[in-house]
Amino acid sequence: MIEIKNLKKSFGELQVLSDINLTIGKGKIYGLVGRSGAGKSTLLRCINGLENYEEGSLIVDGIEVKSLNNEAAREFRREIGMIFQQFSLLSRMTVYENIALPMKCWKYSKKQIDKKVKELVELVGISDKLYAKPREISGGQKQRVAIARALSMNPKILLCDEATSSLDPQTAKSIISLINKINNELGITIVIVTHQMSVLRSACEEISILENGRIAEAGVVEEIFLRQPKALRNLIGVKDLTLPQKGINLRILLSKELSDKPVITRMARELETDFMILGGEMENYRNSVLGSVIINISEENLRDVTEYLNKHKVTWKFIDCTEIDDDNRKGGEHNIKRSFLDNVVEIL
Ligand SMILES: Nc1ncnc2c1ncn2[C@@H]1O[C@H](COP(=O)(O)OP(=O)(O)OP(=O)(O)O)[C@@H](O)[C@H]1O
Repeated sequence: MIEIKNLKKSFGELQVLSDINLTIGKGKIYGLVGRSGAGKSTLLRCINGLENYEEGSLIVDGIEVKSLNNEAAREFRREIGMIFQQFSLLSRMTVYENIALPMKCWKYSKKQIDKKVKELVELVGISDKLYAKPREISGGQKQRVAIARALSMNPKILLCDEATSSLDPQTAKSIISLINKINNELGITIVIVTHQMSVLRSACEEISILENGRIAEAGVVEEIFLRQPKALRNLIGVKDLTLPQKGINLRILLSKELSDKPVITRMARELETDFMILGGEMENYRNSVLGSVIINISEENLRDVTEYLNKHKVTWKFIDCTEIDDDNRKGGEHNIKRSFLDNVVEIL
């Protein structure tokens, strides 16, 4: 378990992390996302003791990381594997030698090393590349070697810093599958820093969105992507939706329970009404497929539609209210629209 409380970190005058609070449960896959410079890598490096922090507490399996002396920190880091965007393999060494390196440093016997390396290449799917040099294998295979090396000391935690960012989407997907497999089979806690939303969705159970060194939003990944809070919208940008000016636009969220049910057409049939379907998207998550559909309904249908959705426990939102920044809601036009909608919500 990783428990971070009120953590603060500066580089000289520059405060890079402020009041970071988060808990990562044992055996979980946790995502850290944010713009460049938000502090993600620094936070990762605080977790494995490569960076110090001035204030707050960072406890990994009961150990306060900053309390460790050099020798204890070295022992501590043995239990934390790390992989990077650029793989960091030694080009003159073979795949075997790269994976064996940490064990050699810790003076494991040749027999122990040989057994472990062969187990690991099997696990990561590169048994046929054991004696190849890094220049002779693909980017995806290099990352597999790096993962095997990171697992060689049987770590409790694996930290992944943009591990799939330099790979093509298909290869990235296969590395994420491998990370999921490692998590399932070995029960290792995994922390992923990424800017790829697909990685967050397909690998992580919970995420934190960092903005300027602070956690702007944190929670279960499906919930955050469905709710699309401001911090997520800031990150991925608001889609340029061209919506009808007439009628009311609603976003209907298709949760795990609803994603394979014909919610929209059934509602139209049961209410004996028509409405426009303006768009929709479904996304694959670690354990589910979730999505949303945007519909346009007439004002007179609003009560029936929203009552129907509420009765069937379907989450919905007025798009006009949710997809503009709070700061921009002050405009006159929005006020008129909003007070109309607020009244409607009150009636409901
Ligand atoms: N060793 C250092 N000395 C001084 N400033 C640093 C150091 N490392 C990072 N920083 C600064 O800390 C801030 C956060 O950097 P960090 O690398 O943690 O961000 P990040 O979110 O991981 O960014 P990216 O996605 O671009 O890797 C940046 O402003 C960076 O310039």
